[in-house]
Amino acid sequence: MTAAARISPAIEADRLVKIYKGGTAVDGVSFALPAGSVTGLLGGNGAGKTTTIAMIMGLVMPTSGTVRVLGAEMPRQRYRVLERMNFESPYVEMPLRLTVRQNLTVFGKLYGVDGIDAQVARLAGELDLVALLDRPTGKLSAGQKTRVALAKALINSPEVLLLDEPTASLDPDTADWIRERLERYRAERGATILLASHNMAEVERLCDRVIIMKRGRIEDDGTPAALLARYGRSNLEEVFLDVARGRGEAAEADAEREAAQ
Ligand SMILES: Nc1ncnc2c1ncn2[C@@H]1O[C@H](COP(=O)(O)OP(=O)(O)OP(=O)(O)O)[C@@H](O)[C@H]1O
Repeated sequence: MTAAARISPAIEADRLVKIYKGGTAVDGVSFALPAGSVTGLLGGNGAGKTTTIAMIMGLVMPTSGTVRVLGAEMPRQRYRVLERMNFESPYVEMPLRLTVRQNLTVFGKLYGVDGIDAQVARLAGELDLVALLDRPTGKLSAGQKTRVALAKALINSPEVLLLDEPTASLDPDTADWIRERLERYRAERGATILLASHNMAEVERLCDRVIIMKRGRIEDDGTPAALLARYGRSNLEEVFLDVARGRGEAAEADAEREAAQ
């Protein structure tokens, strides 16, 4: 690997815009995520998180701006990097009639995984899916489907992992265990993770950096500690409410005043 490749960001969005017929979903978003970092993407319903992730994956074409993953411009150059990235979203259904094993095997083939059977068996063991492997995916509970979706996301041991609400519909115990699994994956693989979540405790636990979106724009961006300090809050839930209710500008003005003193 060249020095340039090592220092270039794993994910880079530059003035990314997506306009749908109904309006602007993403309105000029820029960020650069270093390799090995874990970033939380926060924002209220409709803020543009899923659309941003879909553009990073190359599933949605930006109206303007660019997004690069591991140096490849998405979606134009996606075939250069698709085998090195993966994603999980509760909104993407797998073929429901296929068994869990069949689904994971199909995705393993799509992502060019070697030794698929062994990889499926390993992930099933780690994600408590052994008893579900030969059941049709459509007959699983929401929480079980979420675990299968995570196994799908990890099938190719991706360097870049995009997660859209990875613990949605999980009970607190299972959600906690999935977070532990993600922490271990990050440590073992050195993966770059971007995680959209409405669970602030999850974001505080997993993320080095938090990007808060509002109406398609980045409203704030910083480490969890820096955000807590900026808003004078003790947890991210309160920061989120401040931003959602428009107290972000006041905090910004305070920070600017403090910096000027
Ligand atoms: N395929 C689409 N066609 C038209 N509009 C869309 C489409 N997908 C999303 N939108 C709109 O774009 C905006 C941003 O949606 P998006 O799903 O990115 O938000 P989000 O932050 O992920 O929200 P949530 O927290 O509810 O999942 C919303 O106003 C939504 O209605």
